[in-house]
Amino acid sequence: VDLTRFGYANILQRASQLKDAYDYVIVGAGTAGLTLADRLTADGTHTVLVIEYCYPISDETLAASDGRWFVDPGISYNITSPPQPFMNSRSQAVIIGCCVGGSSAINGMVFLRGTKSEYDGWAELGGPNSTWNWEGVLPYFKKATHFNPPTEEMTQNFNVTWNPEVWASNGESRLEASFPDYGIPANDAFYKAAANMPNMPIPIDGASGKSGLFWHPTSMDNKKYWRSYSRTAHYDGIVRDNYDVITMHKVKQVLFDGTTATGVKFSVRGLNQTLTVKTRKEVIISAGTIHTPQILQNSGIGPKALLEEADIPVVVDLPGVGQNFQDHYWLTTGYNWTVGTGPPGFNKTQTGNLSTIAGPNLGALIGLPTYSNNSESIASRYESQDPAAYLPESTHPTVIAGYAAFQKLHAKLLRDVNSNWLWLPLIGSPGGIVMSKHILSSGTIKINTTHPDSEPIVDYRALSNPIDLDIMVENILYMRKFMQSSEFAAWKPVETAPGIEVVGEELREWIRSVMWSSNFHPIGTASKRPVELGGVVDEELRVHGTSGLRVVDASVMPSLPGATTQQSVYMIAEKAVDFIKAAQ
Ligand SMILES: Cc1cc2nc3c(=O)[nH]c(=O)nc-3n(C[C@H](O)[C@H](O)[C@H](O)COP(=O)(O)OP(=O)(O)OC[C@H]3O[C@@H](n4cnc5c(N)ncnc54)[C@H](O)[C@@H]3O)c2cc1C
Repeated sequence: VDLTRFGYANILQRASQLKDAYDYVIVGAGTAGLTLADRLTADGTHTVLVIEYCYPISDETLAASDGRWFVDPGISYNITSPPQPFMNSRSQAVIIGCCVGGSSAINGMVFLRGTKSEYDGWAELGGPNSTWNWEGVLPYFKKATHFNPPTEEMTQNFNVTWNPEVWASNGESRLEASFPDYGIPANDAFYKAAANMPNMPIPIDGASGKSGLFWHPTSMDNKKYWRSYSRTAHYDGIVRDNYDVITMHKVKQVLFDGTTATGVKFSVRGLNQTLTVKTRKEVIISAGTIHTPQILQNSGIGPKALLEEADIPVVVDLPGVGQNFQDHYWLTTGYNWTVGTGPPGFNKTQTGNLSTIAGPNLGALIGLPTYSNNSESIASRYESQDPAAYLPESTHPTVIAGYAAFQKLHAKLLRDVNSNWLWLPLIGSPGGIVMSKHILSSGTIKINTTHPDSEPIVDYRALSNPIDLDIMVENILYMRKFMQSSEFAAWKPVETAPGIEVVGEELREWIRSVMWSSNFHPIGTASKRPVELGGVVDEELRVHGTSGLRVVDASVMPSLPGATTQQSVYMIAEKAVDFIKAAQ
């Protein structure tokens, strides 16, 4: 393993090494945090400090993992949700990255965007002047990534197509998005089977905001076949006097003069002494969907009743902080071939190396009307719900109003063929994962009011809206239809989990007993919406009711993109940079 890949830029470990004040103090050296820090220090005019709770990945971990699969168990947090009543009281492990690079350091590297309808939905929830529609986010998706097209062999043998207009291949970013140079030959049959499903759209490139069956890149450096993530793209090899990162320190709260952020209070990880650092311009919280609401609540920004219960003086009563929590639901269906070993593979010699495959690069991401005859009945049942019916009892009226707007949007998306409700990743083996890409149940993240400094209470409230269960049923029924494709007939696939005879209430019970409420894509707890819709940040990601304070990470997404989330986080950070610079 080539260890010179990491540049060992200046990581500080003692508060005494810090300057008294920085122009920007960023909380969290994760996906968004490092992207911001790099961009804000590039022209040398402003100073940035990033404070990170965790540590940089070590040489040993790197060497043991071939530069891609970081296996050190210490690099994720250890949080578990409360038992989920609609998942047969099972708890969910809350897996998020704990290292320099945050979740981008441990993710599956799948590199997807949502559709045009979905980002247009973000704008709709934001109000008439919102710039977060597809046209307003596309330039930042492009800016965030350096795209490497597939090899000629891949394009010829596997129908890999792409649209150069929605990617940038110039030098603006070191975040690499690439295809492997080797395909899984058996995927040829899976591609054909999916392409032959009724109504299946096949866009040239899903990254142009389209649903359907398509190939997509992974966040991988295709020269070294190493993970490309916020650390390699926005930290390694950068040595600038104005860019400091301090690791192993925990931010406890934002400091205010009235409602203006003036700095942060932090401490050495595991110790209780108080350290402070001042900001001249802004504090930017990029601690991720789980910890951003915790830091806001501990700083006196959140639902008044919760803060009072924890004896925290209220700076701004902001009921939406920690509400609107969403993640993707998924489960695995089991299938066996009963004749032979399955599709024999592509009829040409492959020259690539199997180890160059970083993750699934092929899948169907499709709208409910594409895969179910029940989309209209599901949409009309959903839109006729009382918006408060499935929210927690004492939900604030503004948060209910926000859910009503979300409900209206999602009733529309349920009827839209260009909104991804199902993801079927295709990896050359039968059955496998089905994932719901939009979730209608609304979870919460709250500080533990007796121990506000310990991990927050992460409650998915999974399946609390019964429509989510109806949709998962449709997902499984579609997998069954897919596996009946004539492409697979010769190998006689048989469903082993749950088993083809499991239908109706028995199937719903199976879902409750096996489903996971997190695919590690948490979003929404500091949602970008107007304050009267339970929003936490405004259109430029400034925390409502404050000045000098922004949130920039996955928590600002008002609703899930029908995609994995990392690419949207990079886009959000790139777009935020322009807002921050405009305010300078
Ligand atoms: C296991 C896993 C697999 C995934 N797979 C994929 C995938 O294949 N494709 C995809 O697109 N997405 C995937 N994701 C999701 C994607 O990686 C995340 O959506 C994205 O990285 C989140 O970025 P963020 O900036 O919001 O938070 P993070 O990147 O998690 O950054 C938050 C940072 O803040 C730090 N922090 C938190 N609290 C404090 C505090 N009090 N003081 C100081 N620092 C603090 C954390 O340690 C962390 O470094 C996956 C995620 C995980 C965990």
